[in-house]
Amino acid sequence: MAANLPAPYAAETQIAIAAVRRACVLTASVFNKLVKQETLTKDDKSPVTVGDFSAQAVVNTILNRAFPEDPIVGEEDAADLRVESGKILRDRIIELANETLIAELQPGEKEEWGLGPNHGRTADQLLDAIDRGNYNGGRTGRMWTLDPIDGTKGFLRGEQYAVCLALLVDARVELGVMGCPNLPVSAADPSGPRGCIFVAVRGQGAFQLPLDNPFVEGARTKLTIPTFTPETLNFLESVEKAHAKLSFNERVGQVLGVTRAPTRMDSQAKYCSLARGDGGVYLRMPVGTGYREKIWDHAAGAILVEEAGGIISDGRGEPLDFGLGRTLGENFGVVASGKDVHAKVIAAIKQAKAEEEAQSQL
Ligand SMILES: Nc1ncnc2c1ncn2[C@@H]1O[C@H](COP(=O)(O)O)[C@@H](O)[C@H]1OP(=O)(O)O
Ligand SMILES: [Mg+2]
Ligand SMILES: [Mg+2]
Ligand SMILES: [Mg+2]
Repeated sequence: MAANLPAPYAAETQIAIAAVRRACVLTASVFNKLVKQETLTKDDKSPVTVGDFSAQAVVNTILNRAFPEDPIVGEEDAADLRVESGKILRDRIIELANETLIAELQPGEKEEWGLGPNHGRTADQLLDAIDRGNYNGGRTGRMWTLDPIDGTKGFLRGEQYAVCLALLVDARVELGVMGCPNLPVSAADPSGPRGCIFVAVRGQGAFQLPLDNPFVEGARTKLTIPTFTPETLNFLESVEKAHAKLSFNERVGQVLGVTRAPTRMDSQAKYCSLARGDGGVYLRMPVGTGYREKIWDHAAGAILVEEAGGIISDGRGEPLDFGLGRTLGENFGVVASGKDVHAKVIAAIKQAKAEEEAQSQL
C-alpha cells in the first residue's frame, strides 16, 4: 500500500545525516586539538588538511558501505598521502577517521551502516575511501557530491564552516545535508547554543535539526524563507574578498534600496542562514579571475534554498547546471533568495553590470 511506502530517499537521508554528523564531530575535534594549539601560534595549514581528508574518509566510507554503486564527486583526493612524505599526515588522518567511525552508535544510527566499536578500517581502506571522491560528475546517473570542510578560512578562524553532502540524480539535486558546527541554533541568540544540521529532500521541504542529536523525535524545525521589504532585506556574502566581488554587491544593494549592512560569513552556512530567514539574498558574483565554482560548493545549498521556497540561479537568472562535471563551468555568479525578491535582484545586477561596463568605456 502506498501509505506504507517510505518517503523517497528516506534511507539516503538517514545515512547522509549520520555521516555528516560524525564528520562534524571529527572537524570540531580537529579544531580543538590542532587548530587552537598549532595554527594560532604557527600559522600551519596542516590542521585543515587533516580535517578535510579525514572528514572525507569518514563520509565516503559510510556512503560506500550503504550505496556501493554510487560514485562520489568529492573535493579531496589521497595522492599526497600515498607518498613517503605524506606519512605523518596519513597516520594522523587514519587515526582520526577511525576514531570517528568506531565511536558508539547514537540513537537512530545502525550498526549495519558499518559504524560503532567493531568497525575500524585499515589505512588502505581509508585512503581508497578518500579516492572514491575522484568521480568526474556528469549529466546522467546517480552520484553524491561532498565538501568535507567548506569554508576552510572560516574553520581556521573558529568561525563558520560546513560539512556539505548532496545526492544528484541526472544532474538534479535530490537531497542535501549540511552540518554547521559553529552556527548558532537561532540567529536571534548569537551567543547561545551552536551546532545545526540542515536537510532538504526534493518535494519534502527544508529542515533544521540539532547537530548533537539529529534523530531525536520532534527536534526538527521546518524552514521557510520569509518575505522581505527593502528595509528588512540584507545580503549574505563571503568574508573573503577573493571569493566574491563585494563592491559589486554593494552597488546591487544600492539599486535595490537596501539599507541594512550585509552579513558576512564563510561557507554554505550562508545558504542555511538564507533558508531560515537570517538574511534575504545570497549574492556571489565572480571576481574576474576565471575561477570555476565547484558543484560541492553549491549543490546542498541549492536544494535547501529551493525547498525553503526560494530560487537559486546564476547572476543572469539562469539555473545552475550541476551536469557539467566537477565544476559549474563558466557560470556567472550565484544568486539565491526568496521568490519575491529574486527577479528584482537579477534586474539590479543587470543595471549594476551595465553601469560597470559604461564606466570601463570612459
Ligand atoms: N577565487 C575563488 N573564487 C570563488 N570561490 C573560491 C575561490 N577560491 C576558493 N573558493 C571557494 O569558495 C568557497 C568558500 O567561499 P566562501 O566561504 O567565501 O563562501 C570554498 O569552497 C573555496 O574553496 P576551498 O574550499 O578550496 O577553499
Ligand atoms: Mg568549499
Ligand atoms: Mg572544502
Ligand atoms: Mg579546499
